[in-house]
Amino acid sequence: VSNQQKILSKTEFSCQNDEEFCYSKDSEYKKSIKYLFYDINPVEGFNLRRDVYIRIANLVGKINSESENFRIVLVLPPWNNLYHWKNMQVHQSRLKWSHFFDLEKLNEYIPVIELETLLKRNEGSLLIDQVFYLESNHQNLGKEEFNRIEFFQDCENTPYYKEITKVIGGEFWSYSEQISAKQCQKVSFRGTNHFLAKHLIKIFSNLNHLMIDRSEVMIHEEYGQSEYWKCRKSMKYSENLIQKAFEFRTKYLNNSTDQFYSERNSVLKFEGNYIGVHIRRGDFVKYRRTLSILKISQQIKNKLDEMKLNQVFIATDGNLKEFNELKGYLSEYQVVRYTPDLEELKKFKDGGVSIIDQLICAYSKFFIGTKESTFSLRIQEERELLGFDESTTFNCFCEEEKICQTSKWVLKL
Ligand SMILES: C[C@@H]1O[C@H](OP(=O)(O)OP(=O)(O)OC[C@H]2O[C@@H](n3cnc4c(=O)[nH]c(N)nc43)[C@H](O)[C@@H]2O)[C@@H](O)[C@H](O)[C@@H]1O
Repeated sequence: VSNQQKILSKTEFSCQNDEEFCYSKDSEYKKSIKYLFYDINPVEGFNLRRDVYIRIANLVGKINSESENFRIVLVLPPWNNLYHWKNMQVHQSRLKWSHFFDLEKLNEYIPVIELETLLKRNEGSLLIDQVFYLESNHQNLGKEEFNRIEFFQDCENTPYYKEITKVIGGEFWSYSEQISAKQCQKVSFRGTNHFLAKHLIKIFSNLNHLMIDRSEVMIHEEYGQSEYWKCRKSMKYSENLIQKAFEFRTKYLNNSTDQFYSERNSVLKFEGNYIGVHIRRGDFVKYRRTLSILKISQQIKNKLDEMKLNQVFIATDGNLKEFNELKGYLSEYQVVRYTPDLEELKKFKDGGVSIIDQLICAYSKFFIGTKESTFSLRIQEERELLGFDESTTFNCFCEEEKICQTSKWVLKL
C-alpha cells in the first residue's frame, strides 16, 4: 500500500450527484467518479435483494477506500414487478428506491444514485462499458480450478447482452431502448464481495460504467460484522412508511412510540404490548418445510399465555382462508393484521405494505418469525437496531411443539 493510498483511504470524500469529481473536505484531493450498476436474478424476493444490496454496497465501500484516483457511485436499480408482488391493480414497475428507503441515509454509507436520475442527466441514454454476468455453474471448470476456494474466470465472450438476458426476461431494468452495453461477458464466479472488489479495482481503471449482473452469486466477506451493520443501519425506511406503521400501532395496538434507532437499553419505554409474528406462506409452503396453521396457532397461544398478553400482530403472505383459520384457533385473543385499502395499496405498493408489516413486528414485545425467511431476518435486524433484548428477537416456529431460537445475528457496530 503506497503512502498516497494510505492518506487517501483516511480522507473523507463527498460526491455530488451532478459533478464529475468527488472532492475531499478541504478540496485538496479530487477523484473522478465512476458508476457501478447491478442486477439480480429476477425471481428473487424483496428481502433477499436487500441483502444483495449490502453485499454490493460493502464492495463499493472496499473499492472506494482502496482506489487512489476514482470513486464509485452505485447506481440503484429500479424495482420492477417482483415475483411476489401479486397485486395487479397497482402499478409496480420502475419504482425508485426513495419509495422504500431514505436516500439521504443510504448516501451516508456509500455514494448512490437512482438509475432514473442518472439517465435524466445523460439525456435519456446510457452506454455501459462492460457487463459481467456472474455464473455459479462451474461445470466447465477443471477439478483443480473448482477446488480453489475463490475464482473469477471468463468462461465465454458473449457479444450481445440480449442473448443472455432473453433467457431470463427483461433487459437493463426494462430500459432496453435507452440503455445498452459495449461488451458483455459471462464470468464463472465463486467468491466474496471483497474478492470481486480486488478484480474490479483493476478493471475500473480503464472504464467508467461497469455492471455486475446476477450479483446474488457473490457472497458476503463479513456477514453480520461491523461493515454489514453500518450499511444495514443506513437502509432506513422512507418517512411515509414509518409514519403509517406508527399510526397503525397507535390506533390498533396501543403502542405510540415514534422513536427510531434510539439508544440501546431505552427500548422498554417503547415496546408494544403485543407479540409480533411473521408467518411466511405462499411459495414457501411449496419450497420449504412449513408448519400447519394449527401448530403455529398453538405456539402463539402458549407464548401469549406465558407472557400474559392478549394481542398478537400477524404479518403474513398467507391467503384469507389461512388467516381466518388462524383467527379461529385464537378466538379468545385479539388477532390484528394490517390490510391496506386500495388507496393505501396504490400509495405504498406491495413492497411498502410489507415494510409496514415488518415495522409493526419490529416494535413488538416478543417476535416469532419463520425459519429461513429473509423477510423474518430483516425484522430481527430492525429489532437489533432498535435495541431489543436478543431473547425477544431470535425466535421462530418449530416442529418441536414450541418456539425455538434461530441463529443470533447480533448488532456489531
Ligand atoms: C421460496 C423463496 O422465498 C424467499 O423469500 P423470503 O426469504 O421469505 O423473503 P423475500 O425475499 O422478501 O420474499 C418474500 C416476499 O413475499 C411477500 N411476503 C412474505 N411475507 C409477507 C408478509 O408477512 N407481509 C407482506 N405484506 N408480504 C409478505 C413479500 O412481497 C416478500 O418480499 C424468496 O426470496 C425466494 O425468491 C423464494 O421465493
